[in-house]
Amino acid sequence: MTVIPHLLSPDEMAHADRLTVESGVPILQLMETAGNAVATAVIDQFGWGRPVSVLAGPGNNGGDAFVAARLLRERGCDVEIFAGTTDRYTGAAAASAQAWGSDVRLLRDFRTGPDTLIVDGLFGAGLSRPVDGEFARTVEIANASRAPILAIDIPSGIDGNTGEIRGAAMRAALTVTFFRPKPGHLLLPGRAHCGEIRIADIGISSDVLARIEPTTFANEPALWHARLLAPSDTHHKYDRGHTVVLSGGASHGGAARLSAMAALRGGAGLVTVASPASGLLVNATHLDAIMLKRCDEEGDLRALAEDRRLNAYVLGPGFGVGEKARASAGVILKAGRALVLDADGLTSFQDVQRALFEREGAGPLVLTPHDGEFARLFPDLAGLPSKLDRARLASRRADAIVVLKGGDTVIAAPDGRAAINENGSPALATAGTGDVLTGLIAAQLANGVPAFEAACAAVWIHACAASGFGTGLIAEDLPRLVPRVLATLHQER
Ligand SMILES: NC(=O)C1=CN([C@@H]2O[C@H](COP(=O)(O)OP(=O)(O)OC[C@H]3O[C@@H](n4cnc5c(N)ncnc54)[C@H](O)[C@@H]3O)[C@@H](O)[C@H]2O)[C@H](O)CC1
Ligand SMILES: [K+]
Repeated sequence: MTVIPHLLSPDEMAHADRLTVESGVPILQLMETAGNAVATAVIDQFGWGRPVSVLAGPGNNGGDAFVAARLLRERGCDVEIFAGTTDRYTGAAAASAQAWGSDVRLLRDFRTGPDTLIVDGLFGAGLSRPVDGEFARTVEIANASRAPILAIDIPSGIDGNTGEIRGAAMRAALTVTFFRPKPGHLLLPGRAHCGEIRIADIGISSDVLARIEPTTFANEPALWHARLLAPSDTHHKYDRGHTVVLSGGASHGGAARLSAMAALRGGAGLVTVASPASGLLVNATHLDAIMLKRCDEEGDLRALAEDRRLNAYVLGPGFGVGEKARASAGVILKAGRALVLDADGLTSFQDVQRALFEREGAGPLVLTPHDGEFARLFPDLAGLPSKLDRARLASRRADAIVVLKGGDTVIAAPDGRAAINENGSPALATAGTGDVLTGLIAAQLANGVPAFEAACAAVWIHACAASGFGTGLIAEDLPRLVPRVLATLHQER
């Protein structure tokens, strides 16, 4: 059975917690199971040999820390626990603190060295303001010690909703979280502070998800795999759809060619580059399996857009900024065709966003901005602290799928769904990889995959193709790495 890769906001996690308690599981049992998962991870990962310093904050994350400390001591570890000067535990955390039953040292006395293992139970889902004072000092000492840090639930100081650092944040080697990951585990910089992430089952039934109805997901194949067009013996190329990429002039066709090649390798049955007369010769020299069509006037494009055999269009890479791009996008959208708008195509609407957002025609639209392009199109949203909010609000406003790119690309749909990509590769930080992504999205659209799933699949495939590479991988290399990724995906069906 496919497990949907849900992510839960801290509020949704608290809801899951409440529903579980209402169903008869005591909160103390949840805390005991959480603390046990932490103690088990300490021993699995780091063995018995190291002294363990457990840091307990004022809430239930601290409660988990007390349970873990007690269970580690019972299993023969050398454990000390440190807590704040003013901490007054309540509820399950008070019971767990009491069950520890030994000395509690003060955080202000916390010192450590690289041979210790630090268990970070300062703050979890309840972080409500920036970490400061003695807590910030504790974080700084822990990070500077070079001792490995195991974070309970999330590294203290990372916001579970946004992945932001609030004040100061632990840099963990391992994070043990409960039931489902949170957006802050996948969004940067949070992701970089988590180290390896383990998800522990603490006895919350997945049945609660039907009540919570989460709309945020990790961008994993389970989210879209079933929607992909599977290879079939009976398919001919027309069943796989036809992608059209609009090219710039003679010296600006490279980006469109990268996109076109990615569309073909990404599984479109046919791909055409629509080129102005000035670009025909250069494009013809570089293209073989990809067809070429002259497209100078708006009338040429209208004829293309009205041809129902052509399924998905790419406009933007190397196209040039201005009226021609706006008019071309208008023609494609008015004809109800699927469009991926990128680069110059996005920038062309920077002073006339409404012309794009309040468009005629109901064809699917996918916008693929990086942060700079996003700020030009959505200046009032660009400063919002949450990348999920930025992408979601923009998607709703534009009534389009928004792919907000970066090391933690977020894909958002107007119906509120959003996916955070988690297989991003630093190898993609090089010129032209965005053009390749537009082609991969258009290939999925041409295959008939719904726009949100098409964008999610393409983002994942793009990153997977680059995995294992570092600097030196260039955009031209990427399309030929895609078929292997597709083969693996289809084998897993
Ligand atoms: N959700 C579950 O099923 C379970 C979660 N567990 C663990 O509980 C924490 C969440 O607990 P909560 O008490 O809500 O939050 P915290 O422990 O993170 O801390 C809240 C506490 O801290 C104060 N506070 C917040 N920010 C600051 C700050 N910057 N400086 C000082 N003080 C701050 C706030 O006022 C509260 O008093 C979850 O992460 C899990 O680890 C359960 O153990 C099991 C079930
Ligand atoms: K923590």
